[in-house]
Amino acid sequence: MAASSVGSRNAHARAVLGPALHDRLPETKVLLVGAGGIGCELLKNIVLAGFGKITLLDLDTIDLSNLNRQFLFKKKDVKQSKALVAARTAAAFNPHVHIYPIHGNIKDPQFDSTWFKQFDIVLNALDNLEARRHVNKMCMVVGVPLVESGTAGYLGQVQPIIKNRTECFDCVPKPTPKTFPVCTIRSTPSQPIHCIVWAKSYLMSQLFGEDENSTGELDEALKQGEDAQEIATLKKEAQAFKNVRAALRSSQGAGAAAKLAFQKVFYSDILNLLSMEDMWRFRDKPIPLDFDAIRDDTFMLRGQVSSSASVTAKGSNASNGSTAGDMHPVQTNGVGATYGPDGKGLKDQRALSLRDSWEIFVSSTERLAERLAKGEETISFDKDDDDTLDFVTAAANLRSAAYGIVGKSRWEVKEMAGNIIPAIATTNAIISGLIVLQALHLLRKSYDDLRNVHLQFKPAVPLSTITLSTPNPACGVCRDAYAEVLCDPARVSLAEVIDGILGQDGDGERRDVSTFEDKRMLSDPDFDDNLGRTLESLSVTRGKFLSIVDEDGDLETITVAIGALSPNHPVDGPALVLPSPLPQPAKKVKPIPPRPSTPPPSASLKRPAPQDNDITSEQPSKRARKADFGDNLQYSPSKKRRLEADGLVLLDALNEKMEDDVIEID
Ligand SMILES: Nc1ncnc2c1ncn2[C@@H]1O[C@H](COP(=O)(O)OP(=O)(O)OP(=O)(O)O)[C@@H](O)[C@H]1O
Ligand SMILES: [Zn+2]
Repeated sequence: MAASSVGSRNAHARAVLGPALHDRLPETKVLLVGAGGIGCELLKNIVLAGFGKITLLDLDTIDLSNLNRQFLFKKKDVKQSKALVAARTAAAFNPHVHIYPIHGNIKDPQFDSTWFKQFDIVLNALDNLEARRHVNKMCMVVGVPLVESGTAGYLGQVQPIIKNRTECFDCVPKPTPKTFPVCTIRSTPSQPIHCIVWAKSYLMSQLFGEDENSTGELDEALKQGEDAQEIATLKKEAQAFKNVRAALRSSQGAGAAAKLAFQKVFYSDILNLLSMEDMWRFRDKPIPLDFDAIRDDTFMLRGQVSSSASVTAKGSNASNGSTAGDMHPVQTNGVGATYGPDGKGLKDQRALSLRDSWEIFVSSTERLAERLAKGEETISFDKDDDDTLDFVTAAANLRSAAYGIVGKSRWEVKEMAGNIIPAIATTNAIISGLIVLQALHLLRKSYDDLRNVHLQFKPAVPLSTITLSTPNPACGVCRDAYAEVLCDPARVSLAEVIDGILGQDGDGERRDVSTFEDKRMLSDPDFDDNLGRTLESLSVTRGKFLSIVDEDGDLETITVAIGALSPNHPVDGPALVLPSPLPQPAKKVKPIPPRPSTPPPSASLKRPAPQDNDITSEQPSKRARKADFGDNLQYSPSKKRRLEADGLVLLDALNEKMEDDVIEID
């Protein structure tokens, strides 16, 4: 009886796939990375298709906003692990499959190359470049086929990837993010987005992010001969922020801290800027905002009192017919601001007056301070976190008001700060179906049938297929020679790994190489301080990659995946197990401009998350290194990195030369 019900359940799939492939599916081991919009659809598809051994991994928990399209989740599941709930729901669709859910980050050390090797195929259903790149690289190390995918609104894309046969995910460079010069963000904003970025990436982290000992960095810079007066100004600024941070974390009440923060950034800082006369010769001067006067509704901003001074674009409240001037004061309820007298309607889309923004600023700062008091150490922007969204909306609008820039509604700020393109369930469903088709071609090894498939916004031709291209000979990822090293990082030095992989004994002449972990340079022919250090002390541990770059540029890079020694490895055995044979890097091909056979993925991949903007696909050059650790005094190195992680390329001054591929927004 069981057998016949299995038979009838699978009859269609068997007829479509053919018995040979169909019979293999129950034993096929699939890794599905991501249980979000695409992941949920895809899990349902592969469970129903009869893939028998599915490992489902996701780092996140379910958010209320996921429920409209991630249909394996219900309201009662909110805050639970996506992987666990999705697996539990989908398991019921087909009793013959085994789903192994993992609540974790695919970049965690235990998911090293040895772990990846167990799979027959990997399916990505991710939303950020960093994780996609990591999985792509792991698949290059172990030679497991990958189906990459993404959606953005009505657009979608599926890309099958086989090492040495097709383009890898990194063969085509991803578009550069929109960038803003630092000074635009810092002192001369001219568009709402500049103020939103300032509030989200700068102010939020100054007040609620990690405490950076920037005075230490400044002292160091002074020692290195930097301009003493500039350092003194920056120190004063750092100290002012320190005072606000301390007030936010003190028991004196967050109201006082909100005022202190307001006065620093919307009053004192603007006054300071105004004192630099030259800055305003060709631009409109900003207006310092007065905390008490706005509260008392006596503040005049460009001829209007604060309760009528609209900071939000007129058209943006067209739906409710009100104007900024007749807005009711904002009520805050401790969860998020409600707008209007009855909280009805599209509250997030209503126009905000200067006074409204003032109130939201105070109330959200108080709510965030309360969270710090309850033990949260740092708080960063999350579009689904009402407190942070309120704070960024209010702070951005206050700054816009000071600079005479039109403000934005909470909804618009959410879209702009969260880089959100609405997710469309149907797009995810179509793409998930196409992923399965490409996965089946891969499993059948019918490589000639593989296609890059694009879902496009053309009603007459919604799908376009592109024959796969061979790897880009200049790709900085899939053209590397890959090797796996199993070791105990606490007992193995960097030099031992380099010499071992290059097949050199420690006494002989070493081929001139530089080594990197990600973008961190660990050694080069003129810098050997780290060679004697253990991998562990250099944080080159399980799951990470060590790149050995030929200094003369003649040979391809060797990328070494660091794995753990097997549990059966004898305790007194060697601490380093090298691959056999050793990797033989090919001669390097002169870089040619990448062919645009595959449209740049992030144009069609799901909402570019902040870290989606890390586009470097070459080995980090010395120039890049200098940029990383350079003497950038406008921003401390750590702050600079954080802003860069948010997709912003920071320039110290307008006249600093931009890379050719940087788009300047101004
Ligand atoms: N490094 C990673 N390891 C494991 N899972 C990841 C990693 N990076 C992203 N993910 C997961 O990939 C999934 C992508 O799904 P999706 O694009 O639908 O995002 P979402 O967060 O569910 O929705 P939205 O971004 O619209 O709120 C998410 O569930 C996310 O947790
Ligand atoms: Zn490649």
